[in-house]
Amino acid sequence: MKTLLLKRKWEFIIYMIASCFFIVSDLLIMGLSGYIMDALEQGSMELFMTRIGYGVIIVLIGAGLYLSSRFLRIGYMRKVLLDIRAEAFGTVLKMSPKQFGKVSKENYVSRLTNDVNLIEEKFFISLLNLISGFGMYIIGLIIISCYEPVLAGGLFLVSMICYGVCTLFLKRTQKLQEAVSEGNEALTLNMSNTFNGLEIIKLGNMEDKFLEKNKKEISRAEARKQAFNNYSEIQQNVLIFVGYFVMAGVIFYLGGKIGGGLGFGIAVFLFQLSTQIIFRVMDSLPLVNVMRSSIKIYEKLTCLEVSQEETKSNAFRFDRTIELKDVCFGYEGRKLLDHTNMTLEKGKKYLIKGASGAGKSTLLHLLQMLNEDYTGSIKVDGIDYRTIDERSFNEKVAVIDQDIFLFEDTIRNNINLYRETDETFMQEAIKGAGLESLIAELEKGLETPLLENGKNLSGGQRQRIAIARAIVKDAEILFIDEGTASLNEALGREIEKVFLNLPQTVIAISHRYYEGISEGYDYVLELQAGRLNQYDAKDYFEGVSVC
Ligand SMILES: Nc1ncnc2c1ncn2[C@@H]1O[C@H](COP(=O)(O)OP(=O)(O)OP(=O)(O)O)[C@@H](O)[C@H]1O
Repeated sequence: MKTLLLKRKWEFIIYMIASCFFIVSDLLIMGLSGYIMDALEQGSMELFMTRIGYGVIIVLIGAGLYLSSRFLRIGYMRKVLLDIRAEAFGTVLKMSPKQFGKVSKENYVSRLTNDVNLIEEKFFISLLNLISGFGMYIIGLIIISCYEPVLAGGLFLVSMICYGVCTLFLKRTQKLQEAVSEGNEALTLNMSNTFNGLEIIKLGNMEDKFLEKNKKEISRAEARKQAFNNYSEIQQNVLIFVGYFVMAGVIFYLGGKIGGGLGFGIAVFLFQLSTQIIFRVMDSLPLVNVMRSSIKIYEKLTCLEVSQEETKSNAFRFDRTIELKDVCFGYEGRKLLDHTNMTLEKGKKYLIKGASGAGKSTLLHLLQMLNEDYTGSIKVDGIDYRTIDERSFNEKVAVIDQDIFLFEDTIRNNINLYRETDETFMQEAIKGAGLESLIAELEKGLETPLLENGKNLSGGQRQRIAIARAIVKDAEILFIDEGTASLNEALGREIEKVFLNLPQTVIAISHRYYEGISEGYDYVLELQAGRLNQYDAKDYFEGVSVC
């Protein structure tokens, strides 16, 4: 956080100076009231009126200082908040799919919106008040010590004791602030789920039920905010209570001094200054805790769990085999892979089959390096999967599933994913994916823009774009999870043929059987009650022997 604030050093200095404008205007006003009291003590109406005139000018200067302070501060705040958003966004983008998948997308959205707003609201407002409060404290103490060093010493001592008391509140403040952030995440998740399922909710006339559910979530999030605010208020009130006692002590002390010859105007000035110091300190100290808890939120935003990839030094190379040895994996006590052994050869086509829930996608995820919680080993050309750098793996594999994501951009950018691609290679990919006729029909060809998530394409065309992506990427392995499930029989057959004609290793899951085409796979891997059996595809579809 410190680095981030100091990244714009000069603007930060201006922010600090602008935050101190309040001190100048407060000091001017306090000096003025002492000055007016002095005129009253002297009993001159003319002097009194002249000083009231100065007062008007000082009030106008104060207003000018306030406006210019706001103006100077706001630019800096906006830029730092933009930096925080960019840093948080970058942190999420740099995550591996495995790390990213640990929480839902809505959690990230909430962090990037609610948490940044929380930092704006809590951190910057607190920082502003702290700078002006601390500035006033220092200047006030110096001025008081020039007139009354004992009073200045006493005020310093009290503020140190209050600081000590305040640190006792820190841990709980941080916890409550984190709870607010988590509450916001839960709320965003809940709302997003509701909106995603709106069609179903309407079809089932369940609006009231969901409204009630959301209301509960909203009140839970609000209760967390309330708890945080109440706790901050309690801290402040405890300290303000102490402040009243100190104030009484100051009156007592200064009263005694007036009897000993201290001027009435000066006494009023010192009293006002002491009051300012005491209450600024009492107001500012709880803000230290609020700021420190905001820093924790900032860390949560920008240090989203350091990945272990740093220790994974092996680059992915697949020249011969991927070998599963004694692999066991399951969820909640249910074994989906039970001491599984299997060897996948480069260039071969594998079709994973099994009943719904048997663990087909789970197996594919293990092979995609999306999960490492299995026991046993998976090795590619003898190198353990767990030691392979994920980026190098992602470079060499492509994934096609039922829902293809397409960017709101041209077909070209959706195929080459914003990388420079040799035109001949691009044309080969288009041909390989069976996209030639579509591109030829379109007036702008490859430069045709797609609507949001490719709304202006059919299911088959979307699937073909995903295949072209895999070819352009020159991926060595193609993972396909129900790649034709959303297509009609005829289209499914065509796409399946394209998969089988690719030179890459293909590992696919499909419930469908395309007569005369599915036999083109080399092997069928059938998952059944944690056991994985390998069949020759031709034999399997004839219902014959185990390999
Ligand atoms: N992240 C998860 N946490 C807990 N259980 C999970 C998780 N992912 C999958 N499962 C469970 O593991 C089992 C296997 O799921 P998987 O998606 O691998 O099956 P599948 O064979 O691909 O099924 P389908 O053919 O219906 O897609 C299911 O019972 C599922 O509920």
